[in-house]
Amino acid sequence: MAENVRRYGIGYALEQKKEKSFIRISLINLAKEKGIDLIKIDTGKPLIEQGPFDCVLHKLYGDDWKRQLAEYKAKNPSVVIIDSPEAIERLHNRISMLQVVSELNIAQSKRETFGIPEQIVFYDVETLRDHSSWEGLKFPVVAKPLVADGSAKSHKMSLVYNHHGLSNLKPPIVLQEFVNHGGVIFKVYVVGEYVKCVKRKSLPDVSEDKLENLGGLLTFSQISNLASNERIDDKYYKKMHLDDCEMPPQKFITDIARGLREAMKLNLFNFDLIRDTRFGNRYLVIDINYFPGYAKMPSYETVLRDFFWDVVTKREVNRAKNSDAERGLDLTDFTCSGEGERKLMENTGSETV
Ligand SMILES: O=P(O)(O)O[C@@H]1[C@@H](OP(=O)(O)O)[C@H](OP(=O)(O)O)[C@H](O)[C@H](OP(=O)(O)O)[C@H]1OP(=O)(O)O
Ligand SMILES: Nc1ncnc2c1ncn2[C@@H]1O[C@H](COP(=O)(O)OP(=O)(O)O)[C@@H](O)[C@H]1O
Ligand SMILES: [Mg+2]
Ligand SMILES: [Mg+2]
Repeated sequence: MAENVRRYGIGYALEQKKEKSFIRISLINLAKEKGIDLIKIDTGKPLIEQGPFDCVLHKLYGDDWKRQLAEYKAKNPSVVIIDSPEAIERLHNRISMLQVVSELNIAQSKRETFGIPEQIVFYDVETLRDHSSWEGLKFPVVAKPLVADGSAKSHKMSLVYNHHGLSNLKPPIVLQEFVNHGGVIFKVYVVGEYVKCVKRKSLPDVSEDKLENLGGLLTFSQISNLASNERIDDKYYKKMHLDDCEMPPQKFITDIARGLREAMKLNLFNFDLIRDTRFGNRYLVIDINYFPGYAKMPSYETVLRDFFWDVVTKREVNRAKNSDAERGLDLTDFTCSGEGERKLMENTGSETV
């Protein structure tokens, strides 16, 4: 009987802009067909008074929101919070964000290798002005605000050609070696187990001989989101031919994505990857974003619908396991498959679904 079919509720708490781009009617309807209701959380009211939810999906920050999630989890221990604020916070700092890449324990193949660009963080103007502190730095560099909190300011970057450009920068700032990469970045979207790599345009290469004649710096913001006919600067920008650019091998990408997912305990993120033109098979992770613009990913609705299904049904299995365990039954034959085993984390319970 239709009325007896179990329905699942996923509460979402997103900024208005995010809600508009992500919670599309096509996604709502596809989830609904599968028995999953996407329910808007009223952030004007206490979370604890809302629901019940099988899962809470969120991209909101601040101590009050963190406290509300913890309170909700304490009262509803079986709810799945996607993802834990503590795990997300690592991505709000451009140093801790990339540290995780260096710590990945993946057997690197002989063909393709990966890492991060050289970078130095400056916390104050005095150190930035002190020539000895950036002596080893090779220009050009990309100056990135240390904080990556989603504000417009946190996306404001500068391509700095020489030391004259440094005087305009405001710490705390990360100076990262600019690596020529053929003007194309690879954006790797991760949704739980699912991994999808797409190509986007990026900054054009900078040649050594031109470096001398260029001004101090060039500022830009969210270059990969510019429409293909937009130009950051007519003088430097050439139209990129994304179709001509070869994709990195899928297995290589998937291995990095899975490694990052495990290490960060996050389910929803993407990372920006560039291919160093000096080597051709050397890749660098330059940015990791929590809950990115999935609506730009092909077939995002089905991918997300399937992910939601995995989350809520594995939660069902887990709940059954827990209540059977409470009754003292033997559960050895009733387990989720490998990846499906959820590892409960401390506090608000970040889970690898
Ligand atoms: O808005 P969109 O769809 O361009 O998505 C942004 C992402 O674009 P991408 O999917 O990587 O092309 C964007 O990625 P980039 O940092 O531009 O690489 C961020 O994830 C951004 O979130 P935040 O401002 O850092 O909190 C994302 O913004 P929010 O949608 O979370 O506001
Ligand atoms: N080390 C780098 N070398 C070359 N290009 C870079 C480097 N870092 C960033 N970029 C370019 O600048 C863009 C924005 O930098 P990113 O770190 O991704 O910031 P955001 O969080 O605003 O997306 C990238 O998409 C890429 O085009
Ligand atoms: Mg980026
Ligand atoms: Mg980013």
